[in-house]
Amino acid sequence: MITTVIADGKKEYDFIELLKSRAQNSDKNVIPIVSEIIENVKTNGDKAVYDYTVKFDGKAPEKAEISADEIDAVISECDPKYIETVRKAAKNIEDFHKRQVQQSWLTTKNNGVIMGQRIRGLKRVGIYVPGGTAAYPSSVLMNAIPAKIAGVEEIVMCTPPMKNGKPNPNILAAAKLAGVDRIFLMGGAQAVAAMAYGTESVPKVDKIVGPGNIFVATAKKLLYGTVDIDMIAGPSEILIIADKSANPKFLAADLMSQAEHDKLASAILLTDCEELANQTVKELERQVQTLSRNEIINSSLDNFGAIIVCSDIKQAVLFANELAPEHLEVCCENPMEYVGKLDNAGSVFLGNYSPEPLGDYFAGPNHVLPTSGTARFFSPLSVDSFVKKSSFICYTEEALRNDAQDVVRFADTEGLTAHANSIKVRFEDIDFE
Ligand SMILES: NC(=O)c1ccc[n+]([C@@H]2O[C@H](COP(=O)([O-])OP(=O)(O)OC[C@H]3O[C@@H](n4cnc5c(N)ncnc54)[C@H](O)[C@@H]3O)[C@@H](O)[C@H]2O)c1
Ligand SMILES: N[C@H](CO)Cc1c[nH]c[nH+]1
Ligand SMILES: [Zn+2]
Repeated sequence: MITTVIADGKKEYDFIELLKSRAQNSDKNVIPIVSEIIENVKTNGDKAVYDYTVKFDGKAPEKAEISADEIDAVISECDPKYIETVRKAAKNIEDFHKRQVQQSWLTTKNNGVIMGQRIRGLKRVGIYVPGGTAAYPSSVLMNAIPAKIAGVEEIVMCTPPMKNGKPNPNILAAAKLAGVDRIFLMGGAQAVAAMAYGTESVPKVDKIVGPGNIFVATAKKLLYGTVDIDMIAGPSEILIIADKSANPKFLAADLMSQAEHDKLASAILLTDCEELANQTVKELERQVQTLSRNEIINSSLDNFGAIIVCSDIKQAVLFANELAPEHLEVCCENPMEYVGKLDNAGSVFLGNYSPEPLGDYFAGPNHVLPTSGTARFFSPLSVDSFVKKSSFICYTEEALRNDAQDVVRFADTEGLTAHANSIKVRFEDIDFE
């Protein structure tokens, strides 16, 4: 079961190293496998993808792309109540992400110079939607809705088939509702490679976004440069900071909610209350038996789970900032007190009634978040992830004349005489220094 330790500085930092190495070590092991898949898809296109689908997913559809008619037929199998829930979630996600939209702008300075920035959606984006150990229709919404709001022209989606070679109806329903344009039934590194290079059937995209297992994450990393990517959103993580006001039943449930994703997922509780730590262990042991994915949960908690008793909540905050977790719950008496002090986390959940799964499905913020400590420099998936910007400059002759000497001096200092010349030829009457 989960390790419980008293914080002594060294133990917590050893734990950070363990979590970092969990990503790095598994990365190292899969790089040769993923590289081979990428090369094969680059050379053999659809045929290679088909073979890998048979190998890893069991059964492959004859045609990887799902037609509009097929989509409608499959969606008709969905529970109408589920469709209603998807609609409500989509509305919350849309409301949240619309607030992220940045406007193009231009400004005219006193001297008549015009400058500005144009923001527009990317042309074609590829969305990866996990579907291996569990299918995630919620990830369809989290990827496609911000892309749509950003004005992406074409959204292509790849998701693995179910064991019977068929698409998951709930994923298709979410895709249709969120405005995905084309859907391909393929998963893993082969799907990422197909979108990066293009195949006979899959169009080449400009950017690939979305979470996935270690094969997907490694493929994205290796193909960065051939296409843009969002971030490395790998195995899920939860870190909870709790004081004695927290409820051990809630804490255990929330820890297991992320452990459930993957044997490589991590779940950590930091508390200043030893009694709460012990009660949470008991709750974990009791609740895990009632959960269907208990084998995955136990494995994840055994290897990457911990309860650490800190001297105070300040020490817990320092540790959290060092670890930079994907999800951070603050189950303390005054959670708002800590908002300004939590510098590194993908998404922060405040108070006893903001459990992490609320964010996974429904509240509105994105659930595609940086993992493995990369929340130090990556941000959650957002509308920004789907736009590109270009700036523009328009000077008058008079304005350029005023700045000419400074530009020439800069160019001369860099030894770039052709740069200086481009200014000089416009003002032959100026005697440049
Ligand atoms: N960070 C986030 O925002 C976020 C969100 C949702 C899910 N996740 C994570 O996404 C992951 C989903 O993983 P999953 O496995 O369920 O689905 P997945 O779709 O990512 O992976 C399934 C695919 O992996 C490939 N694969 C499986 N075994 C392989 C092997 N031995 N060699 C090569 N390829 C192989 C297959 O092609 C298969 O289609 C989990 O780790 C979960 O924690 C993260
Ligand atoms: N918690 C995952 C991100 O780590 C997202 C997710 C999808 N479905 C359920 N949860
Ligand atoms: Zn989740």
